[in-house]
Amino acid sequence: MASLLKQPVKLALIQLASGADKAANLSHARTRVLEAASRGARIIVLPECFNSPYGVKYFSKYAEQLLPSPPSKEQSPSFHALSAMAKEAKAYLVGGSIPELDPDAKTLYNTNLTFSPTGELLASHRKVHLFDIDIPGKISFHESDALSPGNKLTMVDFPEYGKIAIAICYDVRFPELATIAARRGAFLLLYPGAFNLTTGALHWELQARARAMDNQVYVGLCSPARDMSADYNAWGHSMIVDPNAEILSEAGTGDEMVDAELKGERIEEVRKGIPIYTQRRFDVYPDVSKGDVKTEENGQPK
Ligand SMILES: O=C(O)CCC(=O)C(=O)O
Repeated sequence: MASLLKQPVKLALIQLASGADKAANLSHARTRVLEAASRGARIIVLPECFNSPYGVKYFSKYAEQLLPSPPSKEQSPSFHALSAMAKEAKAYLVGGSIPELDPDAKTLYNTNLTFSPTGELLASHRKVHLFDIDIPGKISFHESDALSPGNKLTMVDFPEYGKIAIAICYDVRFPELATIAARRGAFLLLYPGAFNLTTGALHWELQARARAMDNQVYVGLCSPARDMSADYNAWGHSMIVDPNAEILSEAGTGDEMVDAELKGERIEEVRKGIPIYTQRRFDVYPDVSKGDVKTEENGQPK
């Protein structure tokens, strides 16, 4: 069987410290992306809402128009900055997320843009599951007060490596997305995310390792750096987990970067040792990856 990951690749997650100044955030992101590339990373990831503070009241203020694609520089400075960064770094860039304004639908989304090493847009993912929670005395957050959800699973084929899947933060709590993507051939699941001090302590590592263990693939969760003076305190601890659910690299809480070499043989070795891939009982329960799953691969319906 052909390997899901055709050749080893270095993945870097940039745990970016961002503030209120969008231009400064974009410039800082560029510095860190080029640094990751100079350390050999060929897939580079930024965090959720990497160019703005994270919070319901900030989405409309920082939102950019992404459609029609490509947008103009006035409509989306972040689109053009990310495209240029990918090209300069000669790396695949999974550009965290930015708030997107869709003027036709009169709504906002939390949207990832992923670029090729030549700066072409390969895919965009609108966060499918909005972060609406209430934990009394701890945290109350209602993304749906400002945002609409996306409606598809997003995969991208990097020809020299293989397929990855991209989803955003709260999406990680819905294992179906991960399982469908893995069964459709993804070697890596990437989640730009911004858990907080309550749910980060409880579930961040657990979610990363569970998605890796369930699917025997690599997983990367990329957080912003923690800023205790911000309204929302991100958990940090960006991490890369291997197909056996072992943490390969984990950040602390600051403006940091983690990286790791991913290898196809590791996926095969883990799947050979614990062969759940061939032991599933689709005569007992359905295969969620089959049937009517709204999926896009490199921007095209699949
Ligand atoms: O799932 C969580 O606990 C946090 C999710 C989150 O912060 C987000 O979706 O932005």
